[in-house]
Order: sequence, then structure tokens, then C-alpha cells
Amino acid sequence: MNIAIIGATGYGGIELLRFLQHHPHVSNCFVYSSSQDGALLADSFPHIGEREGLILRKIDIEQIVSTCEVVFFATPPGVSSELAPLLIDQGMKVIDLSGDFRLKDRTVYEKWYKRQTAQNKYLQQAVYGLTEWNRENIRSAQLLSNPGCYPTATLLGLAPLVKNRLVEEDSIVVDAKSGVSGAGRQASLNTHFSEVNENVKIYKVNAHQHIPEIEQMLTDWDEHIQPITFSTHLIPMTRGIMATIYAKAKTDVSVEMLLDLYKTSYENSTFVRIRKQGQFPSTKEVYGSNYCDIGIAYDERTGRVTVVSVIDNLVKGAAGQAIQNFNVMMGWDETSGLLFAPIYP
Ligand SMILES: NC(=O)C1=CN([C@@H]2O[C@H](COP(=O)(O)OP(=O)(O)OC[C@H]3O[C@@H](n4cnc5c(N)ncnc54)[C@H](OP(=O)(O)O)[C@@H]3O)[C@@H](O)[C@H]2O)C=CC1
Ligand SMILES: CC(=O)N[C@@H](CCC(=O)OP(=O)(O)O)C(=O)O
Repeated sequence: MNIAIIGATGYGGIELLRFLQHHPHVSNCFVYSSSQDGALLADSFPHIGEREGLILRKIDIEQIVSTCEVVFFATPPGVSSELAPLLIDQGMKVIDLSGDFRLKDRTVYEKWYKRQTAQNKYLQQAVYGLTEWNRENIRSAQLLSNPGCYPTATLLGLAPLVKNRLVEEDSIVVDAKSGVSGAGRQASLNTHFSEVNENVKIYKVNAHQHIPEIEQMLTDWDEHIQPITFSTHLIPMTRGIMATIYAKAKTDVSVEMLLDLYKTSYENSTFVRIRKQGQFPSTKEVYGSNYCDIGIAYDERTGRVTVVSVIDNLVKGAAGQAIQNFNVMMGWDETSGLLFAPIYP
């Protein structure tokens, strides 16, 4: 199968290439750029090596349709909403790593992203790719909207609690931290070394674009769920997200019962690993891999559950989950090309 990657000169795009070049069902990856037509991808990323000979091509829809079967977008907001419909209308399969197709209500997208997105019919057609909880719909998807990095960690951590109505609907608080690669490769004031090093910064307080994405999924699972408190922090590391989630239990629960529930919920999900009682994951334990590791505690004094969920933002939070969804869409083993162990230390 031939694959197109649009946005290959960015972090999400180059991570897609890292996995897809070794994928058992992919023969060729073609890489596209809006700014570097004809250049070697190795000029942007010398680590891939010039011998790979990957030349960046101009984004030409007709050329892509005639060469490739599946198109991945790893582009900033506003790009896929413009280009993906042209591919969809010609029967192509599209997997979008951006937020353009994640929110079903255009007015909600416009409020949080402060820009326009695609026509409603494409938003309704898009299938949300939180793989572990939407496999049936993903199998028949033509337009796959890959979840955001923070929503992936948060929703995988919350799903068993919310789906089983175990927590008070208005009690969910998420404290999340991310490495700097989550902001992409382009330099900015907020992400340059001396701003980030030896520093922890909270950002987009009560205004993060992932809040409506998380709430959309939670209310699909339980319509009574109330708005959540969700805070994001930038921390001095390259990759990784930790979402620490707090919620008040509705009924008497125990940590043993919660661990059993999580293990059962994810028993058929290779990429979600539940820690033993008293053990909690750290971001390095999933670095470079498609795993989401989860630890759980219950405080009998407060009646609150704490869930700790970690992922690599560029893998399970972006390229890895996109390929997991690609595998499901194509009817292959969900883990194809993805069973790399985390890099440790
Ligand atoms: N980084 C992360 O951890 C995650 C990112 N995402 C999402 O994935 C997408 C890509 O993110 P990331 O790789 O980090 O971003 P980067 O900024 O690293 O890369 C984005 C790439 O998009 C291309 N691009 C820019 N403008 C245009 C345009 N007008 N038309 C076509 N291509 C364009 C650029 O390549 P060129 O100039 O060569 O065209 C650029 O290299 C974003 O929407 C992001 O929100 C989702 C989850 C996690
Ligand atoms: C560290 C950092 O800046 N992270 C980004 C995550 C970007 C992302 O995944 O946003 P999309 O919803 O557009 O895909 C942020 O917080 O906005």
C-alpha cells in the first residue's frame, strides 16, 4: 500500500514516517510539504539519513489520488478541513492528526479554535479515533479524526469510571502536564529553551481547545456528566504527557474493585497497561511507544479516586494512535508496526 504524509516536516509527520517505514503492509511513503517542494526530507531531519532519498513533493490532490491509497494529515489547524474534503469526495481514506474534524458542532470548534472548520457533513462523517473505545465505527471509517494528545491520556484514564457511572458527574478535575514537542517543531517564545528549562508553566487556563473534545466524549458515554476542570502545564522535557485525574466516587468503592474494573475494561487492549495496586506510571515508562499506562488510587478519607495516565504525546497521542486506527480501518492486526518497547532510561 502507498501512503501520503502531508506535513512530513513536522514532529507528527516524521513520527508517522518512523513507524510507517517499517509497517508490514506499507510499501511506499510519499511525503508532502507546503513550503519545501523538491527538497530532501533529510535536509529538515538529517537523522533519517540521505540514503532514504525521500523527496518532498508539492501538495497536489490529483497526484496524491493517483499515487496513494491512504492520506495522513499532520498539519496545523485549518489545513485538513480545507484539503481532506477534496480527497474524501474522490473516495480516498483520510486520517487527520489535527483537531479540525474532532468536534461535531462547528460553533464549538469556532469558539475554542478561533477559526472556521469544514462543512458540517464532513464533521458528521468523521469517526473519532479513540481506538480502544470506538473500534466498531473505526473499521468502516473513511475520514478518521485522531484524538488530541491530552484527550487520549484523559479519556483512556476516565472511561471505565464514567461508563460505569461510578463518579459524581460534577466532580472531574484533570491536572495535565506535557513535554514541549506537544507544541510542534516551529519555534515560539513560549517554547524556547530559556523559557521552558527549569520551569513549569500553566497555560490556556480554562481555555484549552481540548476541553470541549474531552467533554464531547464524556457526555456521549454519560449524558449527565457536567463541565470538567482541565488544566495544562508545560514542563521541561521533550516527550510525554501525564494526566492526573481526580473524581469523587458515587458509591463505596475500593481500590481492588477499581483495579479489577480497569483490568477487565482493557483486557483486549494491548496498548493500555494497568499498574498493580500502589504503583503509578511515569512518562519515561512509555517514551517512544504506543502504550498508555494507568495507575489508580482511592482515598477513603475524601472518597476521591485518583487516576494517573501517561502517554508519549507523539506516539499514542498522535502518530502511533493514527497508525493503530489505520490498522483497524484496513482490517489488519491493530498492533501491526507498533509493538516497539518504550525507550528506557
Ligand atoms: N505534537 C504533538 O504532540 C501533537 C500534535 N497534534 C496535532 O498534529 C498536527 C501536527 O502537529 P505537529 O507535527 O506537532 O506540528 P509541526 O508544527 O511540528 O508540523 C506541522 C507541519 O505542517 C506543515 N504545514 C504548515 N502549514 C501548512 C499549510 N498551510 N499547508 C500544509 N502544510 C502545512 C508544515 O510543513 P511544511 O512547511 O513542510 O508544509 C509543518 O512541518 C497539529 O494539528 C497538532 O495539533 C496532535 C496530537 C499531538
Ligand atoms: C505542549 C503543547 O503546546 N501542546 C499543545 C497540544 C496540541 C494539540 O495536540 O492540539 P490539537 O488539538 O490542535 O491537535 C497544546 O496544548 O495546544
